[in-house]
Amino acid sequence: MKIFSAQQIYEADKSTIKKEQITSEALMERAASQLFEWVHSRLRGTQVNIVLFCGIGNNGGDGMVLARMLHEHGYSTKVYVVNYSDKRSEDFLLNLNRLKEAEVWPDFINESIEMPELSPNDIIVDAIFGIGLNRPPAPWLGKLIQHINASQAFVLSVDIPSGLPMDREPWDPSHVIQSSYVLTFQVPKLVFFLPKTGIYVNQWEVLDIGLDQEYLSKTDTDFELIGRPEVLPLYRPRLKFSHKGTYGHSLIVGGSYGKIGAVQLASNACLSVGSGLVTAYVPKCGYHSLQTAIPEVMVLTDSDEENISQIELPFEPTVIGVGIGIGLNEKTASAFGALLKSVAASMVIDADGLNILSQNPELLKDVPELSVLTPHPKELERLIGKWDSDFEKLEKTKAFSSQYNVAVVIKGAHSIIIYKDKGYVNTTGNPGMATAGSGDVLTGMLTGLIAQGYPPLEATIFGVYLHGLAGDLAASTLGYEATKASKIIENIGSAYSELFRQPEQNAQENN
Ligand SMILES: NC(=O)C1=CN([C@@H]2O[C@H](COP(=O)(O)OP(=O)(O)OC[C@H]3O[C@@H](n4cnc5c(N)ncnc54)[C@H](O)[C@@H]3O)[C@@H](O)[C@H]2O)[C@@H](O)CC1
Ligand SMILES: [K+]
Repeated sequence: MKIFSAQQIYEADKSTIKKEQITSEALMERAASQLFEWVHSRLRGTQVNIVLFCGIGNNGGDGMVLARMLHEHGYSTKVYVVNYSDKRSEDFLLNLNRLKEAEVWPDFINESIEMPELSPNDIIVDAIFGIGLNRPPAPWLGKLIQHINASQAFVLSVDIPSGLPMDREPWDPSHVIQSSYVLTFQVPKLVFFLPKTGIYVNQWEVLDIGLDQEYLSKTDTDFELIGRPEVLPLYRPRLKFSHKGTYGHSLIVGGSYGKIGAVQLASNACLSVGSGLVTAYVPKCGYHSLQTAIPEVMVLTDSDEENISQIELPFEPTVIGVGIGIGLNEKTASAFGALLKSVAASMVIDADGLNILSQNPELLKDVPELSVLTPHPKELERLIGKWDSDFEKLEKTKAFSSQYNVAVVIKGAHSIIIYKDKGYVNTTGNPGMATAGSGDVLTGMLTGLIAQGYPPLEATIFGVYLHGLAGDLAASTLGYEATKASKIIENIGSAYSELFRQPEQNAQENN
């Protein structure tokens, strides 16, 4: 699913209005009826207090229409107009009048008014600001937002949590609505998925308000949300008349004394995702444990007992996964540098492989094109330098990716894959996967997918999604705390099956 910018959403609105020859207030009515249907189908007339805070722009206009519809269906509503400007939008004004005609009299809140009383049992509708927020909310608005956040009530945000800008981090982190649920119009918003801005969104759902499909499908976006519909077409079925050679020979290079387990996890994941053959290259000390733990994996050893010191390969691997548990020993760094020079195949580079690159940036030019780098935030910072915001981080990673023609997986709650100018935001995974070795599993999976002939970028999108899905399946029986890396591997097979499971009817995609 494409992730559009605010500008593009306004364009889509305009194009819909023009093509369908409808008025903007008819589009607002359509959007708000979707909101109403959502609320009504859940509450079914239950008598709870619904408190609506509406701004004076079109987000507030949506709130006004919703208030009218709720009132007409017998719900108990209290409407506040948050009067932060006298530049009221036309559609807001129109719907304010319609609300009054329906004999609902809103209270106006401004700087000099006391904060309204709220109860934890209320349902609060947050329609103060939408995607039009373009400067810091005034201090009194900030206070109102803090007051709403402190109420412990369920907060339903219209389109986006009020106070959250679309293209930057908030000016003051406490001046943003903490939403229980966001009903967002037509398309998901990038800020729902970034670490510093996604924290305001507990759950979200897209409401289809029928914006111009032609515009939406023709327009390129900088980001895409990766769910099952995006991943399924990437799947490469196994052929009946195939053999292990069809699915590639992966090489996993890594490990040092005390860190052989990382190679074990990566090799096992690589096999479990479907690589035809897997060879692990480790220091001598890893030989017995690896041979014992995974009989399917072949093992080559370095001449050094504890560290990798010189990589000599008696075969040509299809792809190399390198860096896990490798350490920062000088001999290892030069062996890694020599490996980069001698191999043309794509690589998946992780952990200390990445740290060696940041310590020796001259090696970056030798990284084979279309390789995949999988840094966690600290490793990324060492590669691209510090960033001021999540947005700058994305821009810097895009520049890095273009410069070296590599895909970069920014690992996190929503891992984002950057390739050149485009970002792919993953939707699977859970906090249980924040555990030792989970990155080693990802490295093995990506390596194993490339081995099978998935082009590296597709392997990365597919693999990051499948890794998260395997983690979700593991957590569904074990819970977050007991989910560990080896359990993610055990669920790779079920994750493949899950991909092909028929979705339940009307299933909604939530975060
Ligand atoms: N036709 C459309 O454009 C549709 C728009 N819809 C709603 O319209 C929203 C966008 O509406 P608007 O563009 O009116 O913007 P908002 O309702 O988000 O904000 C209202 C206005 O406040 C001003 N403003 C921004 N930051 C401010 C600040 N810190 N303090 C004071 N004033 C500030 C801006 O001039 C902005 O236009 C969407 O989020 C969505 O809820 C929906 O009704 C669907 C259709
Ligand atoms: K809002």
